Amino acid sequence: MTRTVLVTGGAGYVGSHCCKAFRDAGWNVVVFDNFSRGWHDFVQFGEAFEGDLLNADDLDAAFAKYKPDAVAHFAALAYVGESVEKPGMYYENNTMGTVRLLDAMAKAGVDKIIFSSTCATYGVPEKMPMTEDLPQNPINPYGMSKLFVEKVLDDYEVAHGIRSVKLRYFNAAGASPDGEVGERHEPETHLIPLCIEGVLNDTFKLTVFGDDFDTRDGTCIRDYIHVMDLADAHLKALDYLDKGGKSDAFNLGTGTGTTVMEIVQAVERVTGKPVPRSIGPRRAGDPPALVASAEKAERILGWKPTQSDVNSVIETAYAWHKKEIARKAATAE
Ligand SMILES: NC(=O)c1ccc[n+]([C@@H]2O[C@H](COP(=O)([O-])OP(=O)(O)OC[C@H]3O[C@@H](n4cnc5c(N)ncnc54)[C@H](O)[C@@H]3O)[C@@H](O)[C@H]2O)c1
Ligand SMILES: O=c1ccn([C@@H]2O[C@H](COP(=O)(O)OP(=O)(O)O[C@H]3O[C@H](CO)[C@H](O)[C@H](O)[C@H]3O)[C@@H](O)[C@H]2O)c(=O)[nH]1
Repeated sequence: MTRTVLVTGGAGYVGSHCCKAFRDAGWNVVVFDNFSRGWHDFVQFGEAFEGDLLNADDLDAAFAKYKPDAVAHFAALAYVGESVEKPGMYYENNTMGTVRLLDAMAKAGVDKIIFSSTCATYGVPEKMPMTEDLPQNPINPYGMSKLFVEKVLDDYEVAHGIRSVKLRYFNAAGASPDGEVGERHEPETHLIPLCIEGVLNDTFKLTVFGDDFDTRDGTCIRDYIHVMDLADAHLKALDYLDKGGKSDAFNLGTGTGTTVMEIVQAVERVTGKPVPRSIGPRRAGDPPALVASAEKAERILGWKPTQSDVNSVIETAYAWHKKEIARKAATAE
């Protein structure tokens, strides 16, 4: 019997790639999205239900209509800087929105959820690579809004028997290799698409946020994980919950850190073109280094990244961004 997964935020970047993986694995996919930051053309792998997490009637209607077996919950606002300026918007949308979602799940008797958490819940980590048992002390409202959800999920398990897998992504990057979906954020703030913008757009220059960190070349270290590897982890997490696995949290990263300058150089190598840049001040709230230990996800979920070498990430992202330029030119005509 075909089973249904309700994917909140499935019209966004990570959610759309996961919908593709769910569909390919035989799930019936329903995207629940308010399209505030999502894209109609990203809904290719299942039906769309336009609704808002903050609207209980929308949620009840979606659960009544599709009777999902599980929920994959990506819908959120995800700009760290914006969260500092508008914390209320983040706690309302991300935390209260998830409370509404969980209430609707409890009402509908749906008892499995995969949640998009983030390495931002750790704040500045005490040690590297980062294991799941490190203290979680977020340094911005975005990270805190997600940490609250992790706690709320545990309370809903006690009260309503909803089991959850919290997936703490490190830096999602890359695009579907067949070019069906890719990274589209407006505005774009992430490093790899901005390096590619520098390659493709004569008028754009990247600002490197600080070169005086205590790292091998002075720029920040991050753990870039291919979005298709993230999608695979979601499939494995669904399977894990389906088989009765207990609620748990997993870091999703590669275990390898890459500096900002190493990314810039890799983009230049892959594209054969220079990335115009200047060195600017540090960005507020940027920890010097964030690198996952991916050991637990491998041990318990059987997940191992296979597409996350920096070249594969950049090649797929570059192919997608070239296609995006053609799309934008066509819509501007
Ligand atoms: N991109 C990353 O590197 C990264 C890293 C860690 C965690 N995450 C988390 O992964 C998830 C997806 O991130 P993304 O980069 O794909 O973001 P995105 O902005 O591309 O997608 C988010 C989607 O959620 C939808 N949405 C937001 N609020 C909603 C609401 N109230 N009701 C219904 N739909 C709503 C938006 O319209 C959008 O389609 C987020 O929860 C984010 O916090 C992302
Ligand atoms: O124009 C830019 C953009 C980024 N960077 C640097 O590049 C690295 C990566 O920055 P991104 O903005 O691409 O990613 P973040 O590490 O800030 O953010 C990611 O991790 C966060 C948790 O820390 C959130 O989860 C967020 O959603 C996710 O994209 C950082 O050192 C940043 O300072 C620059 O130098 N210049």
